[in-house]
Amino acid sequence: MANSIDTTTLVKAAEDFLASVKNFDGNPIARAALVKQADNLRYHSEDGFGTILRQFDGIHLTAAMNVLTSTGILVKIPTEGTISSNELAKAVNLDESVIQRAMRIVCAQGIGEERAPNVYAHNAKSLAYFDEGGKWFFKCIIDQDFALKQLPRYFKTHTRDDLLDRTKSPYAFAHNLEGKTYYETISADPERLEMFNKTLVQMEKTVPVLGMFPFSSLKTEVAAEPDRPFIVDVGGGLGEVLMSIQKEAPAGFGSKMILQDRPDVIDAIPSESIPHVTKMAHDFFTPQPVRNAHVYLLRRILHDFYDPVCIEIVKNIVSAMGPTSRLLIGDFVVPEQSHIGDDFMVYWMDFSMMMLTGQEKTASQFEKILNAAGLELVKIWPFRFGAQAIVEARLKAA
Ligand SMILES: C[S@@+](CC[C@H](N)C(=O)[O-])C[C@H]1O[C@@H](n2cnc3c(N)ncnc32)[C@H](O)[C@@H]1O
Repeated sequence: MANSIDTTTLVKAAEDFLASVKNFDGNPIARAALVKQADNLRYHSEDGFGTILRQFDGIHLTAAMNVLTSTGILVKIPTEGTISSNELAKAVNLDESVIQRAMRIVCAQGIGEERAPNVYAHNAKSLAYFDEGGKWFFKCIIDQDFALKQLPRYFKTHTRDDLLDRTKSPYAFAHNLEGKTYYETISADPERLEMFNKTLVQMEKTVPVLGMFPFSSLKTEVAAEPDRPFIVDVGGGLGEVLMSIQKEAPAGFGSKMILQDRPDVIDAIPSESIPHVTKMAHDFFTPQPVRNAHVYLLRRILHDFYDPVCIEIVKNIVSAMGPTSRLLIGDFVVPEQSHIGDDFMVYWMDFSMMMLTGQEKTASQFEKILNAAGLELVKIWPFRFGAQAIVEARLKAA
C-alpha cells in the first residue's frame, strides 16, 4: 500500500543510520553517507502526500535564500552578535515582514538562528553562503533553477531532435539565446562565465579527481620515457584538476602537464596559479595536436554531450594516441537501474546536463562510445562513495 509504513524496512533504515552515527569520524565521505541514510529514513517514513509536501520545503528554502542573498539581508547580519528584523529592514529598505518570513524558513532548516523573536545570528551553515565556493554554487543553483522551470515550455515548442541539437539547448532557450551552444551562451555574459568557472572549482572539492585511478602508479613508465607528455587535460577548465593530480604526481614526474581549453578560459588563467602546467588553447572538436602522451584526460566533458558528439570528441584524441597511451574519462557512471536511497548527485547532475544537451552515461553507454571511436574499455575505477568514477581506455589491440 502506498501510504502504509513498511516497518521492517524502516527499522532497518533506522538501524543503518544509527550504526553510521556511532561510527562517524567527521570525514566528508562519511558525512555524505550519513546524510544519505538520513534521507533514506525520511523516504521510508513519509507517505505519498508527505513526499509532495517535501517539494514545497525545497522550493521555499531556495526562494527565501535567494531573497536573503540578493537583497543584501544576509550580508547585513553581523558575523558576531545579533540583529533584529527591524534593523535589517531599515538597512536594506524592505518591509520588515519579508525579512521575518524569509528568516523563519531558513532558520527552521538550521541555516542561521533566531535567538529571540525576530532577532537573528549567523551560524556555520548561514556563513557557508559567504565562502567563495558556497556563494558561487548558490548562484549556479538559482541560475539553473530559472532554466529548469522553462522545461515544460521548451518541450511544448521543440521536437525530439531539438533536444539533441547543441544549438537548441533548453538552457539557451531559457535565456533567449537559442542558436548559441551552451558554452557560447555562458560566455555571452562575463558574470555567468565567472559563476560557471568558480562553481567548477567548488565541485572539484566536492567530487575530487583523486581516489579512483592511481596516478602515482604511472611514475616508472613516465620516468622511462620523459619526452612524452605525462598528461593532457582536454577541456581542463582553470587547471585545478591538474593541480590536484600533482599531489600524486609531483611536477608531472618531470614530464609535461598540458592544460587545454577554449581561448577565453585559457587566457584568463594566470600562469603562476598553475605551476608545472603548460597552457594551450585547443578546440576538442579538432584533432588533438599533442601526440603520444601517457594520459589524455576528459573530465566532466563527455557528460556535456550526447553519444554521437562524444564519439567525435574521443576520435579526435584517438588520432593522437600511441599504443600505450591511456584515455581517462572522469564522469559519473549512471547505475543501470535506480533504487530508493541511491546517491542522488548522479541523477540531478544527469538531469542538469539535459539543460545543455548533455547526459551522464551508464557503463554500457561508455563501452559503445569507446568502441565506436576505436578504443577498448580497460577498467572502471569507482570512487568509494556515490557514482563518480574514472573510465580507463586504450587503443584496441590490433
Ligand atoms: C564541465 S567543464 C569541466 C572542466 C574540468 N575538466 C573539470 O573537471 O573541472 C567543461 C570544460 O570544457 C571546456 N570546453 C567547452 N567546449 C570546449 C571546446 N570545444 N574545446 C575545448 N574546451 C572546451 C569549457 O570551457 C570547460 O572548461
